[in-house]
Amino acid sequence: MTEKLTDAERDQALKPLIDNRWELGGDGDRITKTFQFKTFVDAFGWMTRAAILAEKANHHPEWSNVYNKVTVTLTTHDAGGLTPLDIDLANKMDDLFK
Ligand SMILES: C[C@H](O)[C@H](O)[C@H]1CNC2=NC(N)=NC(=O)C2=N1
Repeated sequence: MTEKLTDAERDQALKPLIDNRWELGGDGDRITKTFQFKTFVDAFGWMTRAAILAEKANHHPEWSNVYNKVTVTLTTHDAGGLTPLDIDLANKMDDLFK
């Protein structure tokens, strides 16, 4: 199982993500970001591509979609907090969004 990041590791890994509008939530055990697109089709297309990446990594987002917005929360349920899997998926989602 992937290990939960220590607070220091987490804060280090999160710096660039926080600059990219990810927010630390819960008790520091999850990160959340809302992605805004032009249209619903753009939003859903991005979700489809992100879902394929998530499935490949066997690491899955909590997310919801309203029209052109997708709100994503990442945490590792098995570890009870943030692990490198969340950091990787957040970065991949940001790359897909570019
Ligand atoms: C059995 C299965 O591999 C695990 O339960 C995986 C699947 N996807 C997962 N996704 C997330 N975000 N956290 C997990 O702990 C997790 N566990």
